[in-house]
Amino acid sequence: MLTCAFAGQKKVLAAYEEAVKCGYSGARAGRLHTPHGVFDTPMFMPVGTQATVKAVSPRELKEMGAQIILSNTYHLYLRPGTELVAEAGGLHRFMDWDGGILTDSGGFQVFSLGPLRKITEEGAAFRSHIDGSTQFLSPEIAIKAQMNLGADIIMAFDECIPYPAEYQYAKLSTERTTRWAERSQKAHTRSGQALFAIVQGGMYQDLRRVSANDLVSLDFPGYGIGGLSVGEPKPVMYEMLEQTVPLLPENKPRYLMGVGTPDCLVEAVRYGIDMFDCVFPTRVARNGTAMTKSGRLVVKNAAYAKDFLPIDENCGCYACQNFSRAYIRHLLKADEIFGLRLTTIHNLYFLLDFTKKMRQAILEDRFLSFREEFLAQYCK
Ligand SMILES: CNc1nc2c(CC[C@H]3O[C@@H](OC)[C@H](OC)[C@@H]3O)c3nc(N)[nH]c(=O)c3cc2[nH]1
Ligand SMILES: [Zn+2]
Repeated sequence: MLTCAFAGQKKVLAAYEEAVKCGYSGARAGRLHTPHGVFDTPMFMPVGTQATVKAVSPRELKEMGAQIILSNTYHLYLRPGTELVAEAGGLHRFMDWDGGILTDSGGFQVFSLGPLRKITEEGAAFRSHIDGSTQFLSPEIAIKAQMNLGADIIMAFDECIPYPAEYQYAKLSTERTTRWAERSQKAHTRSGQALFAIVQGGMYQDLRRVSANDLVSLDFPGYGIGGLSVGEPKPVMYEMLEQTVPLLPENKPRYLMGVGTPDCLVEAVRYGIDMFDCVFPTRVARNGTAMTKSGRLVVKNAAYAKDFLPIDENCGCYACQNFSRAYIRHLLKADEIFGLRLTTIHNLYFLLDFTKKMRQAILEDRFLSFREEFLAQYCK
């Protein structure tokens, strides 16, 4: 069934269709409607922080099946400026990407700047990592910047609570993030764009439940789950998902921010997560590590000097279809840019294909056995 809530004149575009449940898990396969297309979930979203997914072109992203890619408001606000991107016709035009775009609000970067930042009810003052200038982001400024960028899905301005954090700090910060979410909603006046709230609560079950319930009552078209994948043990992350996801509306998308490796994806899908982003595949690719269904393969290692097989014989990506481990290792050792392009293409393809396989398993009602088989062979 198609659910597309209309909030006043603002058409909610992250509508949810075909949420299919399977087994005891909360795994579901859905369809996300946006102005740039209808996209299948579960989905992995390649990260293009500064309006480019490092080392790959929009054409290559399309070929490997990317649907929605990420960009980051914090970075684009500082450079080149979001007004410039608006003048260029918006982010889709600027980076020549006609698929979906989601922009993060910059909350994470501002707060990961450590002592250089000052947080008040109004927002966050921080020093630019580019030129050291004093900058300030508030919900209103972050939403205005994202409206300039013109992404299909934008995120409320939030504080990503560091790990570990005292209960009292997590409580006050989570309550402020909810007030900031309301301010983000009021500042969001661009139709044709879905604003997602971000659930916080640190690693405290009760705060996670309060955050989710408060944000659901503000009625957003979709929900990010923030404050995770910040160094906590994986079982703690799963416990927070268990507390949070069931409180979120079934017919709206859930986006687990900053996650992750395939073992985390398959567990999070089981809890009912639909969308993921992570710099891991592109970041590890740049130092010569490839992702495979049995774990990481460090192509740069001497062991592969004369290995004329592809990274993964069953992989359909451009790198595995045309080049050997020996060749890619040679390029990486010689600091040839094409080497890290090939590992990046492979890693992105691997995660995009992995989420496609999970979707198929859910639709065929065999997700739980898919998960068992995968985890049995994957070494973290
Ligand atoms: C890795 N773990 C993790 N990432 C996280 C991000 C995205 C980082 C953002 O920074 C860039 O990647 C480094 C990406 O920017 C495109 C991403 O969206 C988060 N963003 C917000 N607004 N709130 C959170 O609570 C939050 C938590 C995270 N945990
Ligand atoms: Zn491959």
